[in-house]
Amino acid sequence: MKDAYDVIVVGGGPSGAVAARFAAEGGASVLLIEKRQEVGDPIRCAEGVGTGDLDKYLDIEDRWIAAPIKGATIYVPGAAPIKMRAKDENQIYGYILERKIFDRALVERAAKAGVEVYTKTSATGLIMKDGRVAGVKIKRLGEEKEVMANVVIGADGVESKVGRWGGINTTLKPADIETGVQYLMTGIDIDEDNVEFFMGSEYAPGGYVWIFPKGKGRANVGIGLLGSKIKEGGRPIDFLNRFVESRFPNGKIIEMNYDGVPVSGGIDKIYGAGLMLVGDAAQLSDPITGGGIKHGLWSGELAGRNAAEAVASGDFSEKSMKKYQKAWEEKGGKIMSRDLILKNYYIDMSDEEATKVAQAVEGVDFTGVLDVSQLVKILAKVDKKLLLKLGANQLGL
Ligand SMILES: Cc1cc2nc3c(=O)[nH]c(=O)nc-3n(C[C@H](O)[C@H](O)[C@H](O)COP(=O)(O)OP(=O)(O)OC[C@H]3O[C@@H](n4cnc5c(N)ncnc54)[C@H](O)[C@@H]3O)c2cc1C
Repeated sequence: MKDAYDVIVVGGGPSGAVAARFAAEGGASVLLIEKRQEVGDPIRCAEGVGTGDLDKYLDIEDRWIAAPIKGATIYVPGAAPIKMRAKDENQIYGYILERKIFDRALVERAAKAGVEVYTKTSATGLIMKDGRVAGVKIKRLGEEKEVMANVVIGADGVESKVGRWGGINTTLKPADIETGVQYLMTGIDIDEDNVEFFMGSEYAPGGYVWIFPKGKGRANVGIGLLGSKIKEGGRPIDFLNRFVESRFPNGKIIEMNYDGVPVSGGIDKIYGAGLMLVGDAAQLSDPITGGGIKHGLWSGELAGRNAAEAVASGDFSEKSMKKYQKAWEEKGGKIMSRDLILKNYYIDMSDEEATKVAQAVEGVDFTGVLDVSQLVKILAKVDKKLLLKLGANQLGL
């Protein structure tokens, strides 16, 4: 490890790997540090991602795809299931990943672009100089070292400290953090190319239970509950155990993981002089789905590109870093604000209201409806309160 780089990225998850790669491809010297021994392990994720522009970040390879997804079913008690399916039976619109391999492939891609990667290496603080971030205090195999950089990118996930060290308020309220608990199960009978969601207070008050197939009778079966809802009826794991016992009495649990997902809709300011935050560290996961992989890739790319531009121009001021936040808002801002409204609407919804909405769309053909935008447009037609909350603009009407 050298004593100085143009850019240091803290955290080797998807956001950090992509940020490092784009900074290096833009001509910067880049160090990526990851505190864990191996990137991507243990996983803390249901591993679902839309196909969209994924191929911009990695060549699509079987090795990191556990299952291609062609449909989704939403269950609301008291109503017929909402079944979404592509028009063309061959159309794949999402993947359940093998994140242990996917995350590693993203880091391999960054290394190929010239990034120096160190695992088992933690950031323990930031070095400040002349009112701006100027490097990272690093601990590696018991040894401490100060490494200088003109730009630091905090990609240290939901547990992020980099933002706080840099003077950014990253506090999360209980209503802004979802606790996710998940089992990898085997020996279960499921649709191998269809994801399932279960709503309602019996399953998950203010949240949902998911079944994400991983091929060969395996699936991620998990629950996400808001911190502010946890007192109602027990811990997330109690809800999950009840679900698993009734749905998969003969299934076997072979792995368990849990973590928090920020659903605040994003921190107000995700930069400082010489500093940018990406992915979960900036709380950019989607407030309604909890999905953070895609937003991590997008924000990582934008921050990496901005870091390379700052290095080329020699401008590491707040104004220069702010360009990243502007670019993020253009890319993901509209989705984030719509989905924050949806989250707040959903958590206040009673079971009776949810059932009424689901009953009102019974008979609607959901073929070809493949994402939140399309689904919400249909729901807002029967749920005037939702339409009012979102407004025609948010719905793209
Ligand atoms: C139960 C659960 C299910 C989920 N399901 C989905 C899903 O299906 N689809 C989806 O899109 N998203 C899902 N998410 C969210 C998704 O996992 C995250 O949004 C995504 O991993 C964010 O990527 P990231 O790179 O920002 O952070 P992370 O993947 O968390 O990576 C951060 C990295 O930083 C490292 N790090 C932390 N501190 C330091 C330090 N001081 N020094 C060095 N390294 C450090 C960590 O070890 C970690 O490797 C789920 C989350 C949970 C908890």
